[in-house]
Amino acid sequence: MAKTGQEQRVLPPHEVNRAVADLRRGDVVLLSDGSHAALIQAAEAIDDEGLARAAALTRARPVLATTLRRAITLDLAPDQDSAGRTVELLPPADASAVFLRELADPTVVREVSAAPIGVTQTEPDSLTAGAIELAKLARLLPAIVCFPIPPREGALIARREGIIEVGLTQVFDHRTVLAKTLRRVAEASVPLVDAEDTRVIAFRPDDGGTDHLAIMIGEPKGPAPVLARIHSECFTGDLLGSLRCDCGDQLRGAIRAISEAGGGVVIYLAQEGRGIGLVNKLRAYKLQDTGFDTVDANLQLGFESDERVYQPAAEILRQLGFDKVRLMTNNPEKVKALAQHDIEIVERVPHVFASNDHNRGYLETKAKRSGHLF
Ligand SMILES: Nc1nc2c(ncn2[C@@H]2O[C@H](COP(=O)(O)OP(=O)(O)OP(=O)(O)O)[C@@H](O)[C@H]2O)c(=O)[nH]1
Ligand SMILES: [Zn+2]
Repeated sequence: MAKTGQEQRVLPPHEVNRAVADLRRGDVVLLSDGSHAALIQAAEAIDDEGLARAAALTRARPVLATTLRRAITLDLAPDQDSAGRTVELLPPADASAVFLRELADPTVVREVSAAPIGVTQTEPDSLTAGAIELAKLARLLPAIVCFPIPPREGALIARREGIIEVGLTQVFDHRTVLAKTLRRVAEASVPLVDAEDTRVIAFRPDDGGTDHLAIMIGEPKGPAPVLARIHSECFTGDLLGSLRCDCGDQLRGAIRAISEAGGGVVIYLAQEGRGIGLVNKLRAYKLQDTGFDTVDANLQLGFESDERVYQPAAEILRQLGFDKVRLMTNNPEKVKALAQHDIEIVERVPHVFASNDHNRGYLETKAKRSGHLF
């Protein structure tokens, strides 16, 4: 479970997507870099039977891969800059599935245990870091139970037991490679109450993973700068009209404003909850109800305050013929991130809506801690 070596075996290209599905189901996956390997399972989905099976297959003692941020939250490491850093926790030898789940999930009450837990910081190219990247791709809590095993033995067991094997390099490259494979798979006219002349265009990566959408209003044409909103999916705000955030207002407000301006595009990105997924966002809401703000709730779960990436948005804009945008946002990080992917932001168009009693604190936190401009 330490450094990487050369990837020696050529693995099929889409194993990451299959590994993600297996982890979400609570199944075992083999993660390997040619020199090191481990059978891994999602901590939040593990049960004692699964734990016993992996222990029997590997004859190893499990370690828990998680983020340094989560270790700090558990008082297992001093407070420090933790962005992107991972650790290995060594739980007691007889740790149960419930014990491991409680280490992973701050929304469940932890059994009081005096058992010592060892902590080792791990390298950015380690299997531990790869396991955490897989957890994030799976929209699971960043906590993975790992059973080290020699790579060759691991490969034999995987073949015999029908376990998916995934390479470390594949995992680290996954987001970038996938964004480049996005292609238009369907489109249709969808007249909207605030913008009758609207088409919805669906983009899919070639591993069959999550689709992103472009909502084209009117007939904007590049190379002139396009009025654009990059909107991250928010089931609760966009669909249910939740008052906890400003997403619903921002989505409908963008559609209205773009229509009134004569045309433009909303890129609707499947990165719910600032990239942590809906289930984790609900966990973050539960923590917020106990007093944490929107940033600290993410950190408690072991995530960064914002886990989004903007390469898919840039790729979709380019495929639609736009490389210059007038971007409707209050978030300077979005402007920076899009520029890093070679989209020119000729103007930031403020996109502010009235607050309510439920989202006032959330918006204040975004201004104070995330640098949003209101
Ligand atoms: N993790 C987490 N995500 C949240 C919370 N409230 C809203 N979100 C998510 O935040 C995202 C909304 O962000 P956006 O409106 O796209 O962008 P922004 O960073 O607020 O910046 P703007 O462009 O100014 O709106 C959606 O994916 C929501 O699901 C929260 O409390 N915790
Ligand atoms: Zn929202």
